[in-house]
Amino acid sequence: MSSVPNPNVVDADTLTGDLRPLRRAAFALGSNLGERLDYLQGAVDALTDSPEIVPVAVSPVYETEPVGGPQGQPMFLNAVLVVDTTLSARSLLERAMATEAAYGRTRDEPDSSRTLDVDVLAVGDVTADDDDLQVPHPRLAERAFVLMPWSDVDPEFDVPGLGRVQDLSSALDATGVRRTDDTLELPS
Ligand SMILES: Nc1ncnc2c1ncn2[C@@H]1O[C@H](COP(=O)(O)OP(=O)(O)OP(=O)(O)O)[C@@H](O)[C@H]1O
Ligand SMILES: Nc1nc2c(c(=O)[nH]1)N=C(CO)CN2
Repeated sequence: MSSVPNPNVVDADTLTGDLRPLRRAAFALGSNLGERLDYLQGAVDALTDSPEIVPVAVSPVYETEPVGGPQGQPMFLNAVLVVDTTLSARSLLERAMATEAAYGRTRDEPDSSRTLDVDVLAVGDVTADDDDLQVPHPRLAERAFVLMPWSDVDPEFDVPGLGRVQDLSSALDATGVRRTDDTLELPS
């Protein structure tokens, strides 16, 4: 008998009993307005409140200087949530956007302050290049505020077309990205 775990699990989204692959995925979480840590924890809770999303790890919380956007923005808190999931990249994007909406995300101009930003970083070996969905996230390789927390919890993840998270992270300048003592909890 094989000791390799079955990589397919029954999809709980439909009642067809279809088998769908279980993929490793990651979300980037960011907040620079209001109760930043509470918003990040709320995002972890909302995103993992689903039978199709199995929490694997949540990174330490980093305090980071804003990259881009208007001058004088407040500092961000950033973290990365790693999950295993049977959901498609598009379904994960829908969950990400619903989670942002639940926290009253406000945004006046591109890259300006926001209560909560949730991006889909990668979904296993899936690639997508649609107008409203690009996976892996097209700017992840230039973002230390994403790669440093991601590397803390899933350094070996192989980002399609880019390589290991740890290697991507160590190629970047870490200026303005500081690990804090704040922690986020995964559901038990
Ligand atoms: N992988 C992805 N994760 C999240 N949003 C995505 C992704 N790919 C495409 N999008 C699209 O990006 C749009 C705008 O995203 P958003 O307003 O969060 O950008 P931003 O957070 O300001 O900047 P950035 O995309 O650089 O992080 C969303 O409406 C969504 O359709
Ligand atoms: N430090 C930091 N800078 C940013 C962030 C972010 O989450 N953290 N998100 C952005 C757009 O998503 C643009 N700039």
